[in-house]
Amino acid sequence: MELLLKYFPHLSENQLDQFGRLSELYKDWNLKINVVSRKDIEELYLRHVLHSLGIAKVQEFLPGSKVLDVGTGGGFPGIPLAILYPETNFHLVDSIGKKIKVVEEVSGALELTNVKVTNARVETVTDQYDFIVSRAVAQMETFVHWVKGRVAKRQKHELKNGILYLKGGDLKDELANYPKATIYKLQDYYKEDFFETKSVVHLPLKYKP
Ligand SMILES: C[S@@+](CC[C@H](N)C(=O)[O-])C[C@H]1O[C@@H](n2cnc3c(N)ncnc32)[C@H](O)[C@@H]1O
Repeated sequence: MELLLKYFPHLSENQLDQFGRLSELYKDWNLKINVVSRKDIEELYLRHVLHSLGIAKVQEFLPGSKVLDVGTGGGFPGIPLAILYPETNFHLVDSIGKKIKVVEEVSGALELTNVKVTNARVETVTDQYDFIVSRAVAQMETFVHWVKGRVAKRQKHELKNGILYLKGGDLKDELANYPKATIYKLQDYYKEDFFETKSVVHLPLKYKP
């Protein structure tokens, strides 16, 4: 939590309470359904919460906008982003039912009314969104194929509507076919060793009228 306050000092009482309860909730759920590795659960705020919120350092989400989290697993990056932006609508999707069960329970316990949770492969989701966020799910080519046509021009965000993907390592090869992709290095926002090799990739996608 100290780390969270260091980089997000303006959280409301309610947000502080919600972020604060994440550790206990994931510890409890992890005993029944493993969604976070043992090492990571000890460093939940660094490895999962702050990492997820790296997307917020790159793009602020406006009230009323719609965001899809593809392959959310235990709820990352969707749950931390939904706490940070209570007036933005988040749709968290994963193809594994037991992971989605944990997300549903965590979201319910925190009374996140801006979160919708679906157990499905993303290829079957037909709604449209301002942004599509994700972490550790697929190579960019596969991912773009999955979510093509899911982006609508809805609001005047700073970045063009499209994908915001948390990625690690050298992305030159993976992004070679995407000249419009921009890489935002998280070490520019977070002065913690963990973020040295981590980035948010922004890729605008064509709107569907
Ligand atoms: C490595 S986990 C990452 C989970 C989470 N995003 C995180 O960073 O902690 C990848 C997740 O993507 C989900 N997944 C893979 N392909 C998917 C698809 N086509 N549609 C929905 N979920 C998918 C898997 O079920 C798995 O939970």
